[in-house]
Amino acid sequence: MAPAISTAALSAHTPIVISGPSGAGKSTILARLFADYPSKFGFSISHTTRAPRGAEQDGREYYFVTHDEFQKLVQDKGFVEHAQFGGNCYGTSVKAVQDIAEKGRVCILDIEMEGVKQVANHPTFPRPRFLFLSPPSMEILEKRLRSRATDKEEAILKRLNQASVEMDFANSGEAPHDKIVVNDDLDKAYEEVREFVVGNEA
Ligand SMILES: Nc1ncnc2c1ncn2[C@@H]1O[C@H](COP(=O)(O)OP(=O)(O)OP(=O)(O)O)[C@@H](O)[C@H]1O
Repeated sequence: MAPAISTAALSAHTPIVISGPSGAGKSTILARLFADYPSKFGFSISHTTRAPRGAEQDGREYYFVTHDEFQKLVQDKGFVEHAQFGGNCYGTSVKAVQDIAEKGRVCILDIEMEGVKQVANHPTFPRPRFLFLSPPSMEILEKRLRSRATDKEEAILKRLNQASVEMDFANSGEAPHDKIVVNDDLDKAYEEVREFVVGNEA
């Protein structure tokens, strides 16, 4: 059975989905937003079928569940989005997003393209607001990925390939984005994101 959704909190604190190619600047801009508004936002806790590592605790870093428990939630439409990486399943539950709204915070979902499609097509979850962060060009994206220096050549090429798929989707007219911000000048892009996310609030 699909989880009961309490729409009151979710509509008072509408979640924001931020997506965009790897290297577009999502982490950079979100870090700035959280520093400027330390108590306005929250991140939902995801479910995973992978085993806890080190000091990770159930309900803190993740909800650690079995494959069966995960599948049951999938069937019940209990996830706003879910995916598989490296043999493990990961998902954002409806309840985890709702928990953030019930704390009076706006849930920020930083998710990739397939997840965006799932959230937009969920049968019962109220529509969040969708923001797409775009690099100014593929050439500049490549430069930024290289100067970030966190990835090996093969990973950079993979990210660039995926970036062009994401850009095509964003420009396709099928994407749910309410706003596309081009991250050319960081201060300007931040201001546009800030305005979309918090409006004219001080
Ligand atoms: N406007 C900008 N001008 C120049 N460099 C930028 C700008 N915005 C971000 N960067 C740099 O680009 C790199 C990629 O940014 P960031 O790591 O925030 O991307 P991301 O979208 O969060 O990527 P991922 O999805 O892989 O986590 C970083 O080194 C960051 O400092």
